[in-house]
Amino acid sequence: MLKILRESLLNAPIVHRGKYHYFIHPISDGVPRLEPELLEEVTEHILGMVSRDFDKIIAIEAMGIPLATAISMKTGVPFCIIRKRPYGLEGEIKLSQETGYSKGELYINDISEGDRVLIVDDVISTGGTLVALMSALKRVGATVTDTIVVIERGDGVSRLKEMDIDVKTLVRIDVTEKGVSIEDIHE
Ligand SMILES: O=P(O)(O)OC[C@H]1O[C@H](OP(=O)(O)OP(=O)(O)O)[C@H](O)[C@@H]1O
Ligand code: HPA
Repeated sequence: MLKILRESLLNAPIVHRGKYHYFIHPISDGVPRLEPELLEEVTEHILGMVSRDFDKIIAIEAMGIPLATAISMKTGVPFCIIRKRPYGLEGEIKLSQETGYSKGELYINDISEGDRVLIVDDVISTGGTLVALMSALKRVGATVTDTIVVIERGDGVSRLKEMDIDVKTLVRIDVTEKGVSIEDIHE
């Protein structure tokens, strides 16, 4: 199970972003190229882990997009992208994103009260991105049916758990300057 994901993570190069050891992987960066077999393995696995009770998929720009596209095509459910630039539409919500290596703004459009949303993203690390998104969705009145993230590193999942938010992940890794090691992988 998740054989291609496992192998590809073990081969991921590491670069420094300040003090942060950043792994580079097809799912999280589109570099090296994302092979359809890996995308298929990951999205099929995701669909086995989530409830099918959602009417919108939410992807965070940029690397939530290929995952959301594949899930959308398999389920027939539309997806919205949380963008890094504003459109100035009525009702647009701005939130501040902070990761282990960057700070910026994210903009939510077309999510309304009563929506049942599946959140999908490539990586959770500090959890900063999802903490900001979750509180915005709560304000809107949307219901999150599941939050699924492919790759987990750092303490973001426990940080969200302390806030009573459950995040499912396919694989937990540790990253050092020597490379990626697998701590846990979903069967
Ligand atoms: O748990 P956190 O510390 O918040 O980090 C996770 C976020 O970092 C990455 O996004 P990034 O802003 O690098 O965007 P990208 O998808 O364009 O690479 C990733 O896609 C998550 O959204
Ligand atoms: O180390 C990383 N690599 C790729 N994407 C990421 N998003 C948060 N951390 C990382």
